[in-house]
Amino acid sequence: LAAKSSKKSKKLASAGGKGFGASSSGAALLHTPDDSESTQKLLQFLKSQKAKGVDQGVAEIGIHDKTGQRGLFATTNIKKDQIICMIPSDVALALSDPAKLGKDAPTFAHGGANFLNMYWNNAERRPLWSFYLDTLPSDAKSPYFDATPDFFSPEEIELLEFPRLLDNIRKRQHDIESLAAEQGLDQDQLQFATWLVSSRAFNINLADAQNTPEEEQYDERGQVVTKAGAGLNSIRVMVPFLDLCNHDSVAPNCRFTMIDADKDEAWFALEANRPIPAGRELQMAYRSGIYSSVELLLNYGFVPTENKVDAYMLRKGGEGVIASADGWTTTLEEDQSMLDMLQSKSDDDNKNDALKKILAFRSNMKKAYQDL
Ligand SMILES: C[S@@+](CC[C@H](N)C(=O)[O-])C[C@H]1O[C@@H](n2cnc3c(N)ncnc32)[C@H](O)[C@@H]1O
Repeated sequence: LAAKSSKKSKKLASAGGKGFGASSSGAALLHTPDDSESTQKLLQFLKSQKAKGVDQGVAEIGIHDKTGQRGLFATTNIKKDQIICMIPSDVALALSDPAKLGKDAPTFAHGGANFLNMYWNNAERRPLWSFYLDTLPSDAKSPYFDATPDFFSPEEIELLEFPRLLDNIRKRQHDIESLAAEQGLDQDQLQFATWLVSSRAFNINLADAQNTPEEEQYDERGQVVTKAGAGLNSIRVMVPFLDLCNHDSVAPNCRFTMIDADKDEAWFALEANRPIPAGRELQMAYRSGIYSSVELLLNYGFVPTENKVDAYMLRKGGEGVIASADGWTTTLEEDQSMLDMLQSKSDDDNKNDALKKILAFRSNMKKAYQDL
């Protein structure tokens, strides 16, 4: 992972910084520390590998009391630009051979196949990586699995209506089906691995010295794309601990970065965007915040409550975009009242999860026309 992308060298600021101030909004969120055996093993291993900031000194793994979502939480006041935690690059899983760069992992399905072949189904390597693999959702029953729409039924997919999203869902389903056949992999297992990779791998650009690790390519419409030839200089990696950081589309309080990327001892790190008070959840913007609700639902399986990129995407227009709110079969009010109804029902077996996501997506898009 000897990326050339950063020459930064920063010291880990000491715990207990006094610098947090008025720029942090809202009350600190409550969480319960994650004391599961797999998490404790992960922390022990990371500490033995000299990871910094991963114990209760600065940030800890916890379960959000309201959402039940696992995430990272500040355990002390953190200053603006402080390096919150650092993970040595050699405890990260490369999803392709770094020597070949991105050539053998052009799609998320390829990333998923590599994950299965190189780690999950690899009898030699799996025990070596169990400190991390055991913390991952292992199937669709895991509490931390969040279905992307390729897991929805064909009828549910139709309800999403937005052609650009529908095309991408079908493309992913096709990629998974053909790759499973080509490599003799179990299709359901590959679909799950593809979800794991798309929802938690970081894209590291190895070629361009100026790029941040999360840099992506846009097309002329502002749409995130993998251009022909793009991706050849980047690889996907899964970074233990850092991949537990959740997303915030509006005001992320931290960002993903690399330290000493050109040295033998390179690090993946989280860096504070602003002062963060103790107790607050650490949230970054996935893909540097350039993902619309289309890409967040497609790749991560959730719809953010608010996302300014949606209006940007709709303004740019282009292929696969519904041009106005009139182009949909229902109104914003209809979607919202249905969503309110579903949310007010108790739903212990999550059977309405897909429908809630569909309605949240449709509502986000329609709200975004109002900002054009
Ligand atoms: C990189 S992982 C983050 C860690 C994850 N919470 C876990 O415990 O495995 C990304 C996943 O976290 C969840 N997630 C992250 N940010 C979210 C948000 N703002 N709203 C809802 N779910 C979110 C989604 O399930 C997403 O697929």
